[in-house]
Amino acid sequence: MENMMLEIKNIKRVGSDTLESLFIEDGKIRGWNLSESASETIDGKGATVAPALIELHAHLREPGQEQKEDLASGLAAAAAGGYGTVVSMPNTSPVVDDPGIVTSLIQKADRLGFARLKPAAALTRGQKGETLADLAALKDAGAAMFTDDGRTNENANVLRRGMEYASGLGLLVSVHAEDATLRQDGVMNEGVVSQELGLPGNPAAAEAARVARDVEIALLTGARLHIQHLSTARALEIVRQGKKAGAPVTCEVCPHHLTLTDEALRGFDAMYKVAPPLRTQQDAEALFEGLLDGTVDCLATDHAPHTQAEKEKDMLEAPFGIPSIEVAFPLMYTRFVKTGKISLEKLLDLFTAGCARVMNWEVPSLEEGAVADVVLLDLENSKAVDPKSFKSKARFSPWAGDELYGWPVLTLVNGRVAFQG
Ligand SMILES: NC(=O)N[C@@H](CC(=O)O)C(=O)O
Ligand SMILES: [Zn+2]
Ligand SMILES: [Zn+2]
Repeated sequence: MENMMLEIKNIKRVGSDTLESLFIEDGKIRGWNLSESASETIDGKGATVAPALIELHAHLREPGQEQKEDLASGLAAAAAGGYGTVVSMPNTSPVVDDPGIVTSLIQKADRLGFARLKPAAALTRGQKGETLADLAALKDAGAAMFTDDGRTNENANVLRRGMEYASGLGLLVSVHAEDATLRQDGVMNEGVVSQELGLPGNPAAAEAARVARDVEIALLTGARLHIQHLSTARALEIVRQGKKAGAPVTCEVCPHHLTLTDEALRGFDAMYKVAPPLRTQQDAEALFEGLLDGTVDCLATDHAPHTQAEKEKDMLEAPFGIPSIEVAFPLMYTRFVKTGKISLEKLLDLFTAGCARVMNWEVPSLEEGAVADVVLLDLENSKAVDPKSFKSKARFSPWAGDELYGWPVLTLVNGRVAFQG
């Protein structure tokens, strides 16, 4: 039989300057610096190697909103962003509340050969927040988690029962934690800037109040709860206290909430309109502290593509969402590792092992026998963000033109090339 050994040569492990060779066979890591001969060799040209990134929160829009994104464009974009695994959100059209949709998404993604897809399914039928979906059947079809993201869970008892049911199945519930009755029709953070601009504000308290309620439900039930796209200092503090009290909660933070503030809205550009909204500098700094002290478990992008025409509408009309899956790692690396605020090891943990721990998945590694989900990162050369070159259909970006380091140059999924830059 033909020897299908892949060698990736001239690569560096994190924290080392030595050029080494990684050998991959049958989708698994075979070992380092072996004397065996490979059937295929890729020259890593001094790039740094890490386990492929894991995305717990992306909107891929299939089925039904393929004008914004589809599996092919979204998973190709993810692979270009260095991701080997993506959890897709179920707020599609129809909503992913039916096992048949989960199955067909997974089958389609497998055929594409980009990042691996782990679909999230809706917690409630039609994401209406009233009746639980058939969580057991959804899990059997391959659902990775349950969430009504895109909507908020207004009925606390429905959330409680859903968390209990999901916990019995060994899966977590993930929540978009904002109190809809406090959020009202706010299109940006409520504060000095919203007042100056005369735009309806969404107060930090909408998030903090909902996070407090949901942490209590986690304490009550002992069921795993994951809080999505945390954006405020107050909500983060509530999670910190909840964890101390033993609540089985985890949380994610998004690159846009760490690198942008409500000041960005001064140009009335709805590209910056996102839910939860961009907050204050103080909030962004508190979230960053949360990354350092472990209150924040992982980074997730909440990649939320819309058409350019939709995002060019005015602040009141445009849909919420910022696409970022292709720039998340370079953005975080350049802003926070290059400036010495966080170590590369810690940042990578937040993009990989931290996500796996949230999901109770095997922690990714580059040791013999591990699944060969691998990314090569160019930490030496910078490149400007060029949305026209995005694989995502959302070819615009708040970071367009920014010179960033840390671009992925190769992503392997199950030992196969999913992206090569
Ligand atoms: N985050 C957003 O602003 N938008 C998301 C929905 C969501 O994540 O709640 C979307 O689906 O576009
Ligand atoms: Zn959300
Ligand atoms: Zn989302």
